[in-house]
Amino acid sequence: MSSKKIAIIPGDGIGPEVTAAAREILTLAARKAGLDLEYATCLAGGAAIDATGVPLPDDTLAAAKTADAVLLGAVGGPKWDTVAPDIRPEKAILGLRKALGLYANLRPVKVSAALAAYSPLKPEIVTGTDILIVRELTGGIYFGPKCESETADGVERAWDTEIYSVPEVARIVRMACKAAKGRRGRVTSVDKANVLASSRLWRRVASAIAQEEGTELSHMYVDNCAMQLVLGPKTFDVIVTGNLFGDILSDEAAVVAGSIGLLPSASIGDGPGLYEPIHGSAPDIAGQGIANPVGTILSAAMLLRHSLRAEAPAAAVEQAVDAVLAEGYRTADLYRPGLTKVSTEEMGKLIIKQL
Ligand SMILES: NC(=O)C1=CN([C@@H]2O[C@H](COP(=O)(O)OP(=O)(O)OC[C@H]3O[C@@H](n4cnc5c(N)ncnc54)[C@H](O)[C@@H]3O)[C@@H](O)[C@H]2O)C=CC1
Ligand SMILES: CC(C)CC(=O)C(=O)O
Ligand SMILES: [Mg+2]
Repeated sequence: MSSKKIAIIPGDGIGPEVTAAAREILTLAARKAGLDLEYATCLAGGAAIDATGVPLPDDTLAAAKTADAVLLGAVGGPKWDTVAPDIRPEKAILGLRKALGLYANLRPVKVSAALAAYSPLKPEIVTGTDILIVRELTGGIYFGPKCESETADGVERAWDTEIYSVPEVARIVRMACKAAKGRRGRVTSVDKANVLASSRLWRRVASAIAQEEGTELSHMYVDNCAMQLVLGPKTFDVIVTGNLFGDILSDEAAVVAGSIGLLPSASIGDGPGLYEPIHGSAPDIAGQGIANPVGTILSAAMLLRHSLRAEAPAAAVEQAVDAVLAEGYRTADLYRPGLTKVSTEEMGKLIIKQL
């Protein structure tokens, strides 16, 4: 059996609950593929601030850099909302993304037949939705120069800056085009080129790269995209967009699928990949054992596929999730009378049994 190193970062809020469920499934699925996983459990976010004073301790970063892959829950919460901006828990995520060169965030949104009725949209609108959101992850306004507070013309103000360079746009659009080739072949590039200079550069570079790749590309303004995702989610194949727009549109698309608790993500780039659900630490439900672990479990499946090159176990995990949902088991976020309500832990065990 060959051995792989996984850095596991539970984080805050529901993070420890959902990563515990996913870890068991990851271990079992990997073993079936002849892989023995060696875990290093690391602190990040609010838990790290409490223990060490900083959100991303050096030993966490070192463990992530030397791992074959990283599995993360979520960070943040009201307890740390008043800490200095440069040590906020969310800095841990941004720091990991930057330090590991994770410039691409893949967020698949699929609506399984079993869950079409759970979308707030009509089943006929959502059934068959299969979107891959490719979000740029290490540039844009999250990483541009910023000012927390200054005085200008006698009033206090703050500012952030959106910057995109040609190579940053080229590599993410190229990745989206390559991903589209294994799918329905269509890429929608989302921007705000009617207002933003950075978006006009984005649009120009996206067109050139799509032409080089021979990929069908269309452009859409982000405000229209927000509307079209609700009106006709089935019309999208691959969406490629910047950091801020991708963050917002993927939470919107998550609701199309029924619950934000269902959706996984893979952050990939130059080094080890990082896998995390798209949701946050959900402080409102933390510690109650009711969080939906499926987004993290499907993130573990993406880890198997992208970082460990173990396609069969990745697909087995996805099928096990579908089967358990089809049998009517639901965590509280998706529960309706007539179905079987289960806890986070029970959902994990059911998926293990199915595997
Ligand atoms: N990657 C990360 O670590 C992220 C961290 N955050 C942080 O998380 C904290 C809370 O942020 P919010 O804006 O409230 O977003 P959130 O995603 O944590 O929660 C939004 C809503 O969705 C629900 N929800 C989220 N995940 C769920 C799950 N697995 N099962 C069932 N329900 C779920 C929550 O209960 C809440 O009602 C903040 O400190 C924020 O900065 C937010 C997004 C990403
Ligand atoms: C830094 C994170 C809190 C941003 C976010 O919401 C996300 O990546 O989904
Ligand atoms: Mg987000």
